Amino acid sequence: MSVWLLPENIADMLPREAREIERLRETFLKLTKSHGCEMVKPPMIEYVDSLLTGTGNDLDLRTFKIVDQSSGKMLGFRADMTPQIARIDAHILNREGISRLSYAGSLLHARPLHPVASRQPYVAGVELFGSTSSASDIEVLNLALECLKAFGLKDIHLDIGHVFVVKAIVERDPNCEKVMPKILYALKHKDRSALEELSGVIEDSTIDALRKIMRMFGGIEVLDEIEKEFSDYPLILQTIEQLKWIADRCIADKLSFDFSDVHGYQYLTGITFGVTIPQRYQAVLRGGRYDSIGAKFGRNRPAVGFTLYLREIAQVLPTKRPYAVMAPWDDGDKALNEAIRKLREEDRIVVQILPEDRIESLEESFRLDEELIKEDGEWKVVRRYTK
Ligand SMILES: N[C@@H](Cc1c[nH]c[nH+]1)C(=O)O
Repeated sequence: MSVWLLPENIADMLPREAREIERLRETFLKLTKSHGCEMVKPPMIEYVDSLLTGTGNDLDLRTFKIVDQSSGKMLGFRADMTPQIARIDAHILNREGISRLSYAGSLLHARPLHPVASRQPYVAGVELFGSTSSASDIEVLNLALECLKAFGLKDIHLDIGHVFVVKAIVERDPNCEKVMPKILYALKHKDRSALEELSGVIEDSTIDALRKIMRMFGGIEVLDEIEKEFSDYPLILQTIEQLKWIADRCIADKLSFDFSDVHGYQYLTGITFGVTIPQRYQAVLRGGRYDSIGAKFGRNRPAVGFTLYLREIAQVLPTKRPYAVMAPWDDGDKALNEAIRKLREEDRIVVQILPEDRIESLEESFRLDEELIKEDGEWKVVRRYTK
């Protein structure tokens, strides 16, 4: 085996990708800071027990685990930052009232999210703790969408779900509890036969109601249809009303609803949302409400948040080479060096050309439209190419 080979689904971030990721990260940090979010940086590695507190099997299977040589305890690499941020809110900050925390960094996945996904996703997100209100849901949801818009994504299609719709149905049938993973599998894959196989285990009326939920997805009109169909389920009516309120205020270009798929990890307990770009397997945005992790950490803190998958976003944005000014190299020319310093101070990129530089290679990375030349004894930036 060649020594420079990397493991499957692990790749370097080369200049184009690294540049795009940094641009997205900067845009994200600036925008979320302006909304009052404070950044935190949890560690890459933690005890598995705390890393997986309140989460489900899905995250467990995705977590790389190793034994800590100094304590003998099991450590895990973070496969998701949301539970870490919940731990920080619950135990380290210990604040009253609301906290808005932002984060950005790499994750490690033992199994990729889909066959061609990187096992080292780069994510950025926000988690808001301390409010159960729909106002906090819409604040977080619209901030996520604003980030996508600021990145340059167009025609953003948001998918909304809510855990309470299925919950209201299965709560009426005590037999559901023991086959919940099967029910969730059937719903997630819209697999009618997997649902029908549960006949005899759960009530036929439950199967019928779940089958309806599986079929009822689409635009905003779905909310009215569900309201009519499930008029004797107070929890569903209340949830739909709340979602209509959110839909009225949501800044997505297109909205759709699907209550059979809970987009994301199993800790979600309320509204769920996601944005998937057509032809991409994986969501570029996932989020929702998760009110129970805090309680499992010993402090009952309601929470809602979102995670952006920056590598997937960078892949769909057009590549833009940055502009750069070409300049000669002359150690002794004070005026030249001063002119270069000034340009760099103005955030311009200036590349001083060394004898070994190849302009064709440089042009793969930069748009070298301008150069610094001496005219009438003064260093000036002029266009390199005349149209
Ligand atoms: N961290 C979750 C999304 C999320 C953030 N907050 C709540 N949910 C994910 O990556 O799927």
